[in-house]
Amino acid sequence: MSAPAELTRAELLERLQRVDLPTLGHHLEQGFVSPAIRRLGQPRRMAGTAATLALDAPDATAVNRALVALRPGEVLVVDMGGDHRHAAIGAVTAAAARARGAAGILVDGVVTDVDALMDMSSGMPVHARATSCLTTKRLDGRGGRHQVPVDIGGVRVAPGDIVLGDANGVIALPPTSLAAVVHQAEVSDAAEPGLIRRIRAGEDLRTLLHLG
Ligand SMILES: O=C([O-])CC(=O)C(=O)O
Ligand SMILES: [Mg+2]
Repeated sequence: MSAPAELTRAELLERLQRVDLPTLGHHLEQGFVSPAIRRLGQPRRMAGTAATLALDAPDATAVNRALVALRPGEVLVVDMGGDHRHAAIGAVTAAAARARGAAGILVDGVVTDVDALMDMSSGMPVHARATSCLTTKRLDGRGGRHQVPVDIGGVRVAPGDIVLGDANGVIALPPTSLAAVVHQAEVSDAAEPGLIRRIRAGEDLRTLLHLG
């Protein structure tokens, strides 16, 4: 097993793809995005590198610029600046993110076209607060700041942070914080099925649950 310092980002992401996200919750206290932000898109794991957008206005042009700048493996992270009424992400923007090879989309706000977002053949892993029919509009493109630190569900997310999401929630942290615990998480994941088997088999709970 590689020591954290030897891990490349690609190796770390590959290992994090296989670790249960709640297992990371056994080993970390930081980076957990508010549970108000739920998985609303494709039911598969999101794991990638944050490309951030802080929207100061409901400006679809600024979103489109961020979309065309996306690189493969990135998660588009959109801070709506407290606007929980206008959806900046929907079927068209998710298709554009997919065309850029994005790993997912994380929005502190609402999204639209939710059926299309969930579609396994065309959608994306998308995490957001809720859905709305009201969308952003093509304004002058000056309504957004690209690749700046943003606040997402109480977590500060910087460009280049790793963003992970599944049905349980979203975690966003610098690679070093995740590299420090990935091995422990793998060990926990490997041990858990055996523990559950022993609980089901009726072994003494006080022993299995470390109560002496
Ligand atoms: O236009 C928007 O703001 C969102 C949308 O409907 C789409 O991406 O399809
Ligand atoms: Mg749409």
